[in-house]
Amino acid sequence: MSEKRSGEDGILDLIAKYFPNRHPHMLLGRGDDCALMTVPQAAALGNSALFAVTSDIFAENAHFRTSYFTASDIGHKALAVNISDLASNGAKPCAFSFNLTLTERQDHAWLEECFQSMADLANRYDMVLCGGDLTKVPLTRTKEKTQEGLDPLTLGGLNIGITAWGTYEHGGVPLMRHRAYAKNLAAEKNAGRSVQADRPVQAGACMREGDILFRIGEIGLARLGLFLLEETQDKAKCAEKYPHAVNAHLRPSPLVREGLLLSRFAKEFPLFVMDISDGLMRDIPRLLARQGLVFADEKAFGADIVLTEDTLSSEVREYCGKNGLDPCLFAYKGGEDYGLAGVCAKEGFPALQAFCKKHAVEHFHALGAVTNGAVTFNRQIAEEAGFDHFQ
Ligand SMILES: Nc1ncnc2c1ncn2[C@@H]1O[C@H](COP(=O)(O)OP(=O)(O)OP(=O)(O)O)[C@@H](O)[C@H]1O
Ligand SMILES: Cc1ncc(C[n+]2csc(CCOP(=O)(O)O)c2C)c(N)n1
Ligand SMILES: [Mg+2]
Repeated sequence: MSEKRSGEDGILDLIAKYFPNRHPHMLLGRGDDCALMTVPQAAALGNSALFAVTSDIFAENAHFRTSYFTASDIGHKALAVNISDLASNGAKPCAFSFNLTLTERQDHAWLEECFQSMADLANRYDMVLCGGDLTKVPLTRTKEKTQEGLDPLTLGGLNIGITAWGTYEHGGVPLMRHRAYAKNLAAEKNAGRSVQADRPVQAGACMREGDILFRIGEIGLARLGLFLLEETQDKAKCAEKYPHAVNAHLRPSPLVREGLLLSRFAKEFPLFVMDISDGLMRDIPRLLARQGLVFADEKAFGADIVLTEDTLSSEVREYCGKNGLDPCLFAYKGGEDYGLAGVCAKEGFPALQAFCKKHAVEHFHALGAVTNGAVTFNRQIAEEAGFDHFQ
């Protein structure tokens, strides 16, 4: 890598400098929604010997505020964002561990409420809690209110770090963001490592110009929820007029069923899929990157993205209409949508549309075609890069 990248990418580059991203038991390493691990001598078991692994942090004042998230909302969303990464890999959620950094503000009743909703979500997917760690940190105290006018005691604080595991159903294939997997297999083989290339995964598949981008799920709703809640700090008041937006922000529903369906479809036509966590504006270029960490030298694909108002939720349209905002741009920036974005070969796209219709997949929409140029949005080249914690 010649140039130092900034923001989150720069930190990931530094991690790559110190930690190798290959191992005989790792079929797909860092750089995707999940890593794919396998157990030794398990080739005969095929995909059932694969595990998807993913981690996400959920931190106070970066991801949520206790002023408008209840303990129940926090427990739900901390796990939901992890399950979303499994869903985007076509994996069936299986287990999780969670590391909890508490402050003096979470009492016994608070913990009960948080654990109840996390357990409800875990039970929905038959996930077992297989470990974790607990600690408590003192709150950072300031003399004055924060810039946003918040209580001086709210700085620092509560943090939930979750790692989740998923497995692959019989006949389902892991859904990757890009052709990294195929290339990693080739690289491992060239390096003389033992890899099981005969597995029914998407080895050899690669994205091409003319392939079709699609999304599943609402976009922009969670961002609207964030805007409203940040402005008023009042959940009940926001929910009166914008109930779906508030719910999308506080209690997202990971698209597990949809991910499993896509993983079945991918047996016929290769698909490249990721979850939309930072918003389409940020995440589409990631989906189109010809692999981040291992083969960073390759030029990314582009795409001509077209979003039309009729595919957006009425709450986003109403809010943007009232506030003089372009609803399509608002939804394209999004953030914390936790829908799925994918790429399908052009010749497979009609079959994908029919498949999603047959299985009553809601909010399935084509987004445009993959190109060898830049990423354009409604005919314009994006001026911003989208959400990044570090920029
Ligand atoms: N501290 C870290 N150590 C090792 N790998 C990391 C670390 N942070 C991120 N990564 C890896 O970098 C890749 C990109 O991270 P990122 O958080 O953007 O992915 P993600 O989990 O899909 O994002 P999101 O949480 O928004 O869904 C992932 O493969 C992730 O495992
Ligand atoms: C207080 C507060 N400030 C900002 C945001 C917005 N935000 C936080 S994380 C994220 C993207 C996904 O996270 P990650 O990339 O960590 O998975 C976005 C859009 C928020 N929710 N709350
Ligand atoms: Mg993800």
